[in-house]
Order: sequence, then structure tokens, then C-alpha cells
Amino acid sequence: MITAYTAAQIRAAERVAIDRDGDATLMRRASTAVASVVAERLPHPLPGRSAVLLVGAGNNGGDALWAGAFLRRRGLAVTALLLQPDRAHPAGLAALRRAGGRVLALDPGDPAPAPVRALLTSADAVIDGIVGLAARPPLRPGAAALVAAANTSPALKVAVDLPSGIDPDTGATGPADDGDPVVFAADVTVTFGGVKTGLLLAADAMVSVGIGMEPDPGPAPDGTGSAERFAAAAAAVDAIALTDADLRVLLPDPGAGADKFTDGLVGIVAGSPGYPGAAVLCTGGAVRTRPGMVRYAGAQATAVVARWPEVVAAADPSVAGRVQAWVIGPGMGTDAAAGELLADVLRRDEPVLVDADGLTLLGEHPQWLSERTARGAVTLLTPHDREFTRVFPDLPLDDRLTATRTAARRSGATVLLKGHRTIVADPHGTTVVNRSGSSWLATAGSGDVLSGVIGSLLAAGLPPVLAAGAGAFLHGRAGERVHAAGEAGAQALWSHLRAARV
Ligand SMILES: NC(=O)C1=CN([C@@H]2O[C@H](COP(=O)(O)OP(=O)(O)OC[C@H]3O[C@@H](n4cnc5c(N)ncnc54)[C@H](OP(=O)(O)O)[C@@H]3O)[C@@H](O)[C@H]2O)[C@@H](O)CC1
Ligand SMILES: [K+]
Repeated sequence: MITAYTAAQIRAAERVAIDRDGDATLMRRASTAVASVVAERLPHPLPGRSAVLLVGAGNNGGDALWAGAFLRRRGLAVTALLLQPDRAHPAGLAALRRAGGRVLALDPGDPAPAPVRALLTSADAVIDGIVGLAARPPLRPGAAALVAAANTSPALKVAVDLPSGIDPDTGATGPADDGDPVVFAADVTVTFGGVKTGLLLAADAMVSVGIGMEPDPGPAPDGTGSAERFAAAAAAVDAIALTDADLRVLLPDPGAGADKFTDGLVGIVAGSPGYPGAAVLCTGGAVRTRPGMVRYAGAQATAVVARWPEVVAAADPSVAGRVQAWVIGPGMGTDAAAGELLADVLRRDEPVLVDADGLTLLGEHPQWLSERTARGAVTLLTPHDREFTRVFPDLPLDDRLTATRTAARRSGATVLLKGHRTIVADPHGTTVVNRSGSSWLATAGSGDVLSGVIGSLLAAGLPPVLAAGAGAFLHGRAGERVHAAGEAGAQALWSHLRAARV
């Protein structure tokens, strides 16, 4: 599991390390790591190559200057571009000068004139030390202009601690009505003293470097497959991202002695005469995620059984028999009959996952959810953006993490917000960010498969936040495999769900 922290948590841990080791030592460790990552990723030999440093007025700029000094010693030509020349980190600047680096003071009104752009374009590496932990987006105009110019360079782009322009705590890049916010387009981020939660959302490749004192990661999952222990570990930090190894712990193969997670029937209410495919796709997600029985209850029983003969089908939930969790919504329609069906399922005590049309109906009948929450029933909502806004119209999506967490806390449901980085939050604030997946997953019907996958894990007894997190991870891995195999269409996911558990 990748554990992530708020800027405040990281600063608190670092304060202890600064008191013990001094901040120069910490900066030395941080900048050494940045220089190593640059040196490892550039083609060798290094002498004759060039690096450009983007340097702001804080310690983030100090890290970049020190990294530049180390790279200079390894033979690179290094130029520092100072956004605020009179406030650049004095010791870092002196170190770079001693090593023979070049320093250019930028004009605050025009930080990226043609010669600076030419320098950026011809560089082998650009190192972003404009802002780190202390800044919040959007970038100020001078910094934004420099970052925009750097982003057009073909150089290897390395961010120091954070790509400048993202919020360390949320990954947000600024108010949505502010045009296109500028963010350093890092190929890799070298981060220190613990992964920041914003990086889980906004950074692709990252290298996390210990510099002496990291935040307490909380109780470690012990590898026994205990989902409760796993959930406690997730709850002890600001957010987590799951890994393939975590999936092996959370979803053991049948027969591995973890009956608790291999039991459990899921009941699926999906599809309508207008959307028969949603029923088949959703059911397929459940059938292919775990062995064991899947029940279908709805208008498309014939189509479902034709494709999935192992499914036990009924005309509606009242005659479906016992299940341990329900999935309701994909393609079910939003008419009065669909509303009655949803209201009926939501009155039950088993955990219920509501998706797609079910969410549209829930937006019109918020009391159905509040009644469930009041009596302690478990609900999981899996909206995309438009569905989220129907259920939570007052929560802006320019900060997706905060919106998801607020929705979960307020509604008492676990909320999974689909996106490039799918976010899951439960009412207590436990947060999972999904980092698997391919943009290919934005295909029709992909969400129907996802709700079947998650429903199956919910029925197996995983806590909702882990069922949703593990389901999103598995679905994402399956999407990557579909893409790699050159296949297309949501049903291609079915055949990759098993192999995606590596
Ligand atoms: N803590 C530690 O022990 C260690 C910390 N380390 C490193 O220090 C970093 C934190 O350094 P930090 O605290 O000096 O702040 P930092 O992120 O450089 O930014 C401050 C500057 O940004 C400016 N600024 C603000 N908002 C802005 C905006 N929107 N757009 C543009 N500019 C904006 C702000 O301007 P001002 O408000 O002062 O005018 C000020 O000049 C951390 O990320 C890590 O890299 C490592 O060396 C390891 C040890
Ligand atoms: K940075």
C-alpha cells in the first residue's frame, strides 16, 4: 500500500528531523536524491549534457540549486533561472556557483523571453524547484509563464517534491473558472519525507525518498489477509493507493484459507428493455471477479442467463432469495417503476451499491439515502461527474478529493468518484485513490462492469472503502490489459479480470 499524508503531517514529522539533524542535512539528502534521479534517467555519458533549474524563493528552490550543484560536479552544464533573484536560497546559490553553475536573474514581468525558451528547449533536463509544500494553486503569473514555457521543452522534466501548480493536499490545480491552470508537466516527481496525498491524484511517476523522519505510517497490514487490519492501516493515514501486492492480500484465491472473503452472494438489479446490455455487462463483472454464485433480479433475466448460465435469475428482488450485497442501477431506467424498485432495495438491510440510473433517482429522492444512513445500513455510491452533481449539487468538482470526502461524510455513504484517478472515501474519511487504469476505460459500459466487480467484493465481506478501492484497482488493471491486447469494448474487460490479479 502506498501511504500518503497532508502537507501539515509531513511538516510536523520534518520538524522533529530538523531539530535533530538541522535543515541543511535534510536539504542535502533531498537534493542528492533529485540529482541521482536526473543522472539515472539521462543518457550517459553525462558530461556535455545540460540541466536547467527553475528556482523559486523558498526551500524548494534551495533543493533545486543544490541538486544543480551536484549535477554540475558530474559534468553537466547547469543554468539556474531565478524567479526572485534577491530571495533565492543563499546556501544553494553559493553551492551552485562554487560548482561552476551559471545563474540567470529573470525579469519578473517577462520571465520567459526567447533566449530563456531556447535554453529550455535545448536542455536535456529541466528541474522544477519553483514551489513545493508551502504553495497553493494557482501559480502566480510569473511562475505560471515560466512553467508554461518549460512544459513545451522536450527535456526530461523532474519535479522537486511536487510538480509546481498542484495543491499538495488535494492534487487540485486551481478554481475551474480560472481557465486552464498551469502545472509543471513532470515526467517524474522526486518527493521527500512521505508521499503527499495530492501526488496520488496529480503525479504519474514518482520516487519517494526518506530523508530521516517520515510520518508514522500507522499499523501495517500484516499479510494475513485481514481486511479489518488493512482498513485500520488505511484509516491511520491521510489516504492510500493500492498495489498489486495488496490485491493479493485482499482477494486471496479460493482455497487459500480465507473463506470469509470467498463467501457471499451478490444480487444484481440492472438493465431494462431500453438497455439490456447493462444487465449483461454488470453481471459479467461480478461473475468474473469471484467464483461462487451471482443472482440477477430484473427485467433482463433471459438475456443475462443466455450469456451467463451460471447466474440464478429472478424477475425482481422480492423473489430473488438471499444475498449479502446488492448492486442496483446500471441501465435500469429512471421511470416510476425503476424508482419503486430502488426504494424497495434501499429498504433492505444488506449493503447496497447504487450506480448510474440509480444515482439519478437518488438525486430526486435524497431521503431514501438519509433513511438508510439513519438506521446504520451500508451504502456505496459510484458516480461519474454528472451523476455526482445530481446527488450532491452543491459540491464543486474542481477539488475532486474534497468533494468526494464531503459527500461521504455528509451522506453517510461510501462514495467512489470515477475519473482519471478514481477516488473512494468513506464517511469516516478513509480515502483510497486508484492509480491503475488506462484512458481506454472511458468506454460505454465500462462502469457497468465496475459496479459488478465491486458488488462482488462487497458481498464477500470487504469493508466498503476497500471493496470499492480494490474493485477500481482490479478494473483498472483489466483495462490496461485490454488496451495492451489491442482489444476494445467494455465486455473485453471480462476476460482480463482474473489475469489482472498478478
Ligand atoms: N520542511 C523541510 O524540512 C524540508 C523541506 N524541503 C523542501 O522545502 C520545500 C518547502 O519549502 P518552503 O516552506 O520554503 O516553501 P516552498 O514550497 O519552497 O514555497 C515558498 C515560496 O513559494 C512562493 N509561493 C507561494 N505560493 C505561490 C504561488 N501560488 N505561486 C508562485 N509562488 C508561490 C512563496 O512566495 P512568498 O509568499 O514568500 O512571496 C515562497 O517564495 C519542500 O517542498 C521541499 O522541497 C526539503 O529541502 C527537505 C527539508
Ligand atoms: K516543485
